[in-house]
Parts: sequence; structure tokens; C-alpha cells
Amino acid sequence: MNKTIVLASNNAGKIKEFNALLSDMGIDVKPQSEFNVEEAEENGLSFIENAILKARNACAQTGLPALADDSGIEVDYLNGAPGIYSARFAGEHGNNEANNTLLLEKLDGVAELERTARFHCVLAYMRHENDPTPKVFHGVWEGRIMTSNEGQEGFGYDPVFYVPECGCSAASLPKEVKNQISHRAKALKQLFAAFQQQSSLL
Ligand SMILES: O=c1nc[nH]c2c1ncn2[C@H]1C[C@H](O)[C@@H](COP(=O)(O)OP(=O)(O)OP(=O)(O)O)O1
Ligand SMILES: [Mg+2]
Repeated sequence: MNKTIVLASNNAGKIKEFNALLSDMGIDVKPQSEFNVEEAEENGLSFIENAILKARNACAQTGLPALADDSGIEVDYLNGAPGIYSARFAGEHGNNEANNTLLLEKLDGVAELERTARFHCVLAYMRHENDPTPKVFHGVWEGRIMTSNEGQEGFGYDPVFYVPECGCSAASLPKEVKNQISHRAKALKQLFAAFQQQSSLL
């Protein structure tokens, strides 16, 4: 398995995690910035649609197979928000600090049991632009929203995401631990199993 796959993401935090996880699997992934891929418009109405849009866009602009990740956090008290809009919850795309502050504000005074939330990671893998059967994988990580920021590791909502199985925030976990148990790790394990079962995918 030594073929190049384009990673259809511009998120530095995600790219780091993919590099760590996929190099363990012997897969060579290159971020789309190396091919000057212009970002896709994420106008789908689900993680699945957005992941496919991003993968197809990267295939079209590189002629290579592509893997995209659309992910976000679903908060029960907010009826599932921010969901697919997680990256722009507070308005400006990718302003993690503002997103976390807004989320803490919206849950101000809400009791622990009502603060349940989960991360979703949907991966879409496409062999080429017109691939009629994109492979889609979905990982979920259950937790709840903290009452303040904690921890320096990770990215995005990690400082406000409490991981019950570890008793701390996701941003307090060493990256090796997060990369074993996260939504992204779970989806990638499925992808890897599919690659092993069906080598014609690569
Ligand atoms: O493990 C995670 N730990 C913390 N936060 C996370 C995680 N995984 C996703 N997230 C958050 C970041 C962003 O607010 C949104 C993803 O948005 P999403 O559109 O998929 O990514 P993005 O625009 O940052 O980069 P790109 O589309 O180029 O891959 O969910
Ligand atoms: Mg995005």
C-alpha cells in the first residue's frame, strides 16, 4: 500500500492526526495544499454530503484518490447544534476560541446531566472524481460539555469536551491517547479495515 492519497482538508489539527494515524497504517497521505487545491464550498446539509463534496473536489483538481473528513460536535441541550456548522458556530470560520466561548455561554448554568454531547467524524474516500460509490465511514465519540476550557493539546472543541472514559477534557489527553479513542480514530479504523479487505480501493 504505497499509493498517494490526497487529504482533502485545510485544518492543521486534523492533518496532524491523520498523519499520525495513517502512517501507522502504511498509507501515504498528502494534504491538498501541496497540490494547491482550491477549497470546496461546504453547502451540504449533512456531514456525509459535505465529506463527499470535499473529496470529489480534491479528486477533480488532482486526478488522485482523495480522503475527506467532515466533522463536528452535536450538543443535546442545543438540539444538535452546532453540528455541521461547528467550524463557524461563532461566525468566523475556524475561530476555535470564539466557538468555545460561545458554547460555554450557551450552556451557562446547565446541569451536568444535561450537557451531553458527541463528536462525529465522517470520512469519504473516492477513487476518482466520478466515483459512483464513495466509501463513507462514521466514528462517534461520546462526552459532555465542560464548564470551562481545560488542556493544551488537540484543536477545535477539545478544551471544552469532557471525556468520561478518561475523566478529563480531550485537550488534556496526550495525542497518542486521543488518537486511539476519538471519533476520527474510530472512522479511520473502519477505513483501514475496508482497505485491507478490498485492495482495489487503493
Ligand atoms: O477532534 C476534534 N477535536 C476538536 N474539535 C473538532 C474535532 N474534530 C472536529 N472538530 C471541530 C473543529 C471544527 O470546528 C469542526 C470541523 O469542521 P470541518 O468543516 O469538518 O473542518 P474544517 O473546516 O476545519 O477543515 P476542512 O473542512 O478543510 O477539513 O469540528
Ligand atoms: Mg470545513
